[in-house]
Amino acid sequence: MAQSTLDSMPGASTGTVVITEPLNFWGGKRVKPREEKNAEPVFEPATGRVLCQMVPCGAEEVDEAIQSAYAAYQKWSKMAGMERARVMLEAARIIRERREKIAKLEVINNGKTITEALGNIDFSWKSIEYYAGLAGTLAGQHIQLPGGAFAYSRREPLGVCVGIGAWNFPFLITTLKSAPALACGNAMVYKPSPMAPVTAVILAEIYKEAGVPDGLFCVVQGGAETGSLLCHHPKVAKVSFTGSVPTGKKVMEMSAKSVKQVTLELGGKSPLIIFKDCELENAVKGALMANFLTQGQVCCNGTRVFVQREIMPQFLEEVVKRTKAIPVGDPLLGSTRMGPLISKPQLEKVLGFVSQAKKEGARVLCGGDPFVPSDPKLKGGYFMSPCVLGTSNTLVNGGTAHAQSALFFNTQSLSTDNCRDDMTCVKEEIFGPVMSVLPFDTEEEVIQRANNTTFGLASGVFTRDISRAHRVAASMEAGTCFINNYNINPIELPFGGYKMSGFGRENGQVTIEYYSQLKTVVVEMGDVESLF
Ligand SMILES: NC(=O)c1ccc[n+]([C@@H]2O[C@H](COP(=O)([O-])OP(=O)(O)OC[C@H]3O[C@@H](n4cnc5c(N)ncnc54)[C@H](O)[C@@H]3O)[C@@H](O)[C@H]2O)c1
Ligand SMILES: O=CCc1c[nH]cn1
Repeated sequence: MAQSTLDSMPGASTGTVVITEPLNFWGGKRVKPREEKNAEPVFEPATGRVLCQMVPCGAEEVDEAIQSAYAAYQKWSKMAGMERARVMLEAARIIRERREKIAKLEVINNGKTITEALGNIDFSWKSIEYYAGLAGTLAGQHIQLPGGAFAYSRREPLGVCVGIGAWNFPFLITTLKSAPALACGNAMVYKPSPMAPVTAVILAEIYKEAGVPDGLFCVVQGGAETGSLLCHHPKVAKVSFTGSVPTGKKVMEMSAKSVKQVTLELGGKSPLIIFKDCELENAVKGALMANFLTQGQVCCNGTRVFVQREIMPQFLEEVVKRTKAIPVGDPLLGSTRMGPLISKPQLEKVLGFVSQAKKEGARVLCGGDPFVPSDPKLKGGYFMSPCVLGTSNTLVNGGTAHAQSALFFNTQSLSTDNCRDDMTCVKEEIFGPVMSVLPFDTEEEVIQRANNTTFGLASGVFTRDISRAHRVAASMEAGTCFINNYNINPIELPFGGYKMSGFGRENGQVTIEYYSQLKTVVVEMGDVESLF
């Protein structure tokens, strides 16, 4: 079945693919949905055409998937780590072999460019290789006790884990959750976003082909209702969630009812701080990488770009010039650097943020408009021009952001064309190609302003001053700080949030802790000394 969807990929171009195969997978095979009447259309973002139908799973289907995962878990968890590793390495090999086809399908469903999608698929097989490598290393401790007694700890799996994913990295999020889960001996039931449902099932088929027991990795389709059924199911031991803060809170609340473990990978509004002693060319490139990958729909993006006032004019000139030059268009073309947003409502929401920013006094330095590519087949796509919101104002020197905004409101002679910390576009996660640029004067001031948010996913700093770089990194209330670059997230590095950006980690060795538990076994070698 994987073959039929993937085999049509080499010749496929934007606007030509229709998927009719079932998108659920459990018991080792694709499963037809029971209630076709609840089908929801899934759109190809580049054209606005219907790509397939997503039919949400109901309670019986969710239960079937979980029971099939539990049965597989009984077998998989008894295998040695090295045996699991061998199967996982085969899955990684198959993904590598089919990378172009999977990437193409991802582009058609998600709208990200083929260049980025290929990078995402490579990240995916590397994540499976990485956790395969750790599977054989899982171990406990041996602890000597008095009188020859001893104890040991066993690192054991949790059981059936649920993964719930967002639409911005559909295949990658599926592997980032399943690879550590499977390495530790768990089974996983995964629910992709209803907007990007087509590639998770490809991974399920690849795991099966590689040799996992039937049911070990299942896919159930659906939205909030199906997600809620998964979070409430008594046989589920853990929920790993990627998505927005409001949904993350609900997932946590539902999981708490049966004391399930939870990992929450949530949203962000990350600061990128650019000091005047930076290497400007790199800082500009860093700001673009921090804002425009996957059409700006990246959780850890550095969307609040703080620039030290002295270099603001040069920074803006360069960043705007390069943003205007980003080729927007058919995401399947190798020359395209920005594709469409995921959906019409998302496009409207992002454009709404730009309008609101203008109303609140920000200046649109470029972009921020709907974009209609010249290719007629893309007329119905969800494109917009990448946007920089900034300041034309370099008159105000010194003082804190609050002092500055007070000046803007009270002094007629000063321009109000500026981004301020209190604007909606600066406070809220936009999740689109919109960069907000803000001036600052001192290190102390910018640290305070950068941390003045309920989010805490990532942060970045550009400076040539090594002490300052590490001082700023230590001060950031965020799960990651990039020094002199941005959005470098290889599989070896733990990734996750501070504050309302979530808790728990994905990637890195530490994630083993989030998919396993320790059992302590105490062994008496002598007689029992009883007080009774
Ligand atoms: N921190 C990270 O690693 C990371 C990565 C990617 C995206 N994100 C965040 O995800 C958001 C965008 O993704 P989105 O729009 O798909 O998020 P979302 O919260 O709307 O949906 C995420 C997933 O949760 C499911 N869901 C919705 N309601 C649910 C409920 N009541 N119970 C259980 N599941 C439910 C959805 O169907 C989807 O699969 C952004 O905020 C972004 O920052 C975070
Ligand atoms: O949108 C979030 C992207 C990401 C990178 N690493 C883990 N998630």
